[in-house]
Amino acid sequence: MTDHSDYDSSRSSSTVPDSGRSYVSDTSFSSSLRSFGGESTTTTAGGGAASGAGAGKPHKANHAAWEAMKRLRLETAGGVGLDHFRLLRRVGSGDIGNVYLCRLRRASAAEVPECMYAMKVVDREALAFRKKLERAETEKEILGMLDHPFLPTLYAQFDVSHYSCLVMEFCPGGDLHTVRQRQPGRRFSVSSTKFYAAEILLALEYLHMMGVVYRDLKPENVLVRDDGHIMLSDFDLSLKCDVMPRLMTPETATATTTAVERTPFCSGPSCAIHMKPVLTCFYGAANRGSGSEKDHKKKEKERRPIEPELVAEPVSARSRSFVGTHEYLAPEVISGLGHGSEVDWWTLGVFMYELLFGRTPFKGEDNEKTLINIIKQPLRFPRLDINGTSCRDMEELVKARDLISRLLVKNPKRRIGSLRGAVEIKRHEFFKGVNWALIRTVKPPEIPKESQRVRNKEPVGGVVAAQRHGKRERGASATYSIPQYFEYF
Ligand SMILES: Nc1ncnc2c1ncn2[C@@H]1O[C@H](COP(=O)(O)OP(=O)(O)OP(=O)(O)O)[C@@H](O)[C@H]1O
Repeated sequence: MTDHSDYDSSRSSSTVPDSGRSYVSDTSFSSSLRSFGGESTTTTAGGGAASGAGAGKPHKANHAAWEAMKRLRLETAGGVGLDHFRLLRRVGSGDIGNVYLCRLRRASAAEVPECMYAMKVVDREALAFRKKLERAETEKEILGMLDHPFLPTLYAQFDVSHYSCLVMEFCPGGDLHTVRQRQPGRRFSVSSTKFYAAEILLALEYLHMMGVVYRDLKPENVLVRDDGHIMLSDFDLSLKCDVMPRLMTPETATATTTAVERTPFCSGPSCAIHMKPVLTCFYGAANRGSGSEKDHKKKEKERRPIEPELVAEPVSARSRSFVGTHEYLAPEVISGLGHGSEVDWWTLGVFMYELLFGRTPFKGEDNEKTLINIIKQPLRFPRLDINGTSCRDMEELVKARDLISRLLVKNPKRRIGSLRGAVEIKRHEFFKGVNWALIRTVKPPEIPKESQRVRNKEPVGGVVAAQRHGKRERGASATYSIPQYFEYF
């Protein structure tokens, strides 16, 4: 297991979230294009994506965009490069790169449908200077592994001078943060929240099975595809680790958990094993009021499987990096004493809360107060507005609140999902009736309008304001140094 973010988050130096977001500017990339005459200096086939056959990405086998890329690879003997694409406009920018809407040039793919792609361009030189190159490498590695309906497909990757280009699916619907601003009261209905949370849950489940702890869930990172289904994006803060699938039976449930906690999986500064006694102490204090030990044992018993279940969670993953977005940070991330895949279940709770109530649960006047609230403040919900709410909606809201409170348990070991991963969460009453296998056939709450889909007249350099500002309002996700005042945990 390597936690690349440890690389640039030494306790003494701080990485300012918003600094350098314009390192890769439109101008610099466009002028490089000119200086290279639109040609890539090096072209590399894109890892798993460039393996040629649709078999490499079965979920995309019948998609026109995949088909077009497959034909192009055949035509060019795998050498897909920048000169095969026409950049149309910039659709967003983040801490490590700019993302452009692009399409294949007709000349190189005469018989293929006109498909749109998103190209993320990362300036490796600038990132190396900012000690963030490993973040980009992690993202590239993870993208190459993915094949899931709610995660990005990497169609190609190549380098142009000191720029790395990743070609993925284009999501024309913007991000969920922007979509939420358009909803009445700036909040989603319970049924829309259920839809988005269910798709995210499946994406996180898959990532965990692949040994990836996502760590940066927030509406800004959830993009809406042209069919209204979602795509979880942005993997540069993710933690890559090994995963040990195991069969959990009613008898082994407790024993297995203990064994995994003690697995001597990693060593060095990121390892949490030595921290166990301190953790117990910290969580003991943080969870005061959340039920007695007897209640906890009862709940744990209820959570044990009735039949044997396959659990493939990266439970042995441990990192001490302070990464993420303030309002979404889990208590164990703030404490800096070690975190694993349970952080994704915490962020799912914050995500659902924000979608339903229009704000995050622990937001303070500033970042410092937010962090203190996350550690100390008990979870509170806004008062239920019974006027104009149907009985059924009310019932659903109560179930949603129950799930959120189980996700937002400050002690990660007592959090829902900590024992058996996504399976536990899928079984919660809130998701009762969700057909997990056929969720892709469910009609999404909102489908991007035609006008949103392709606005390719705008030249490169035109920025879609709403999409760009989404991340900036709250500050970018980042790795930080741990503030002094949290050392006492
Ligand atoms: N596939 C896509 N389709 C459409 N827009 C996209 C796509 N991927 C990214 N974007 C847009 O580009 C923006 C920046 O992308 P991304 O989050 O991957 O960059 P980043 O540099 O890794 O960001 P961060 O600062 O969070 O690390 C996103 O907020 C989104 O608006």
